[in-house]
Amino acid sequence: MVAGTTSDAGKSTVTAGLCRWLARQGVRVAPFKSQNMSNNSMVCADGAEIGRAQWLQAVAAGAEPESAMNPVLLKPGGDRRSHVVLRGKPWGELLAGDWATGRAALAEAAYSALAELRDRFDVVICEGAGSPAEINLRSGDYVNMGLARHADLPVLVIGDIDRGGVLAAMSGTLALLEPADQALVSGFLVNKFRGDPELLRPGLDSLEQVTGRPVLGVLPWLAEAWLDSEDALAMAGWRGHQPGSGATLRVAAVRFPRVSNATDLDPLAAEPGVSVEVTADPDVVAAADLAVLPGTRSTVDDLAWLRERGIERALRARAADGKPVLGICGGYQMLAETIDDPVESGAGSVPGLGLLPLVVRFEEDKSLGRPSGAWREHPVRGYEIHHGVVHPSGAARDDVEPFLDGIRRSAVWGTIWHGVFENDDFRRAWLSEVAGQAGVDWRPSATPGFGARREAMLDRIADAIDEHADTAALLELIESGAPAGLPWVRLERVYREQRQAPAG
Ligand SMILES: NC(=O)CC[C@H](N)C(=O)O
Repeated sequence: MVAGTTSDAGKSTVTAGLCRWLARQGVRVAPFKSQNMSNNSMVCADGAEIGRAQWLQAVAAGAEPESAMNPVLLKPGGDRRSHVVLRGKPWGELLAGDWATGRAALAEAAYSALAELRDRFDVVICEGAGSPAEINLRSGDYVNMGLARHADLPVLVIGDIDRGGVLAAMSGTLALLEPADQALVSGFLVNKFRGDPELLRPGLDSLEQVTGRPVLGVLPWLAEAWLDSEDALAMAGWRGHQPGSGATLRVAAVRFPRVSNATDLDPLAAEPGVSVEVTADPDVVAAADLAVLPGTRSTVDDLAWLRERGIERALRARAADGKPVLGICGGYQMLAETIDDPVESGAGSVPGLGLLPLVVRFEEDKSLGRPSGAWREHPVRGYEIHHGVVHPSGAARDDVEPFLDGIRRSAVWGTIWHGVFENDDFRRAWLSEVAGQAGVDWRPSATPGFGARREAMLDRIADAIDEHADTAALLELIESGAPAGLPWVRLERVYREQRQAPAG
């Protein structure tokens, strides 16, 4: 199990790297995360919905992504409310306070999914969530030490040295755990290091002395290593945009509070000559060459937010001036004339932006699929994840053109499909078209495609593990589990209080 001192320590990346590193040695390996909280999800071949990070880790492992790899997915729709996906299918809604009753069934599902994977694969790399030292949640935990204890997993604790405090975070994480949990914590891995290794060494020596555990590697800062993140709009990894062969195409993507499938933007940000700014500023939306409304977990609520921010006016002005606007899934729904939503927001019928001749009706049943088609002569594969179904609002009209199961009218484009910009030929052709609509002399350059770049990135992470981690020790942990006799770092009072805490 890969646990971390904090969120964003690099657990997902290291898990993907370990999967790739093992797969390259011919090991049949699968990723696993009991429970992921994210609105970035993906549809597997069997129709199951899982977190995007686990999907990418499966790609790293060369394994077919499946629901067992991420049996519980929580999709936050508000601060205290999450839509729960269990084994790839909608299970219900949970409020923060429902956890105590909801968890037992979810934990059971997670445990049996891991058992299934262990039957079918040589190795399963489990990713924890947040920090294993969230001891207020320990009694109901089935993602971190609760899972490790249940399945007797050796645990590696990863820390992000770029943020500082990594030695304290590592020793403190260990010390807060109760003895039987500590017994599984087998070593540390420093991540995102970009300093002088000689200066770090004495710190690592002290950490090893204090904790009685080895530091199994210091992985370098990898500028281009990013993963389809659990965090919305963390496409920073693709930024630092390269110049293209013509002018720069400036894209403004609206930062919805409940943005979903924000990974749709990654291939745009990676395209040479395209700069993507994620923004809530109407002036930026107005000035961009292309404005994108991405997906959202809460179409009606985020539409209200967009109106409050004054972004509606900017979008209307763009449409009137023939400047390109693209809506994707939830963002596409917003472009309709009316949205009838008794399901997601319960708001009933609300007016949409009215920029496309459509009406949206939310259905109880969730549409999950992996559609494919073409735009002009370019093949496109995508995926869809939505409750809202889009219909034409009146008789057939001749000012609209089909566009990837959606439509285009003049410079306003909308599709219900996610992931379409990963199709290299389509992306370049479509961007050329909207650059023309925006009057920008952007031209595609011949660079490796998005998929090729992603593969290269996964290999680079695996290379870093090969080069900078004690791979013999990692293999030994995988083979034999946590070594016996790991010392207990005592903080006695804490354990007592932790055990008395109410179930979380
Ligand atoms: N992925 C999305 O953007 C979903 C849109 C909307 N929340 C729906 O469920 O229909």
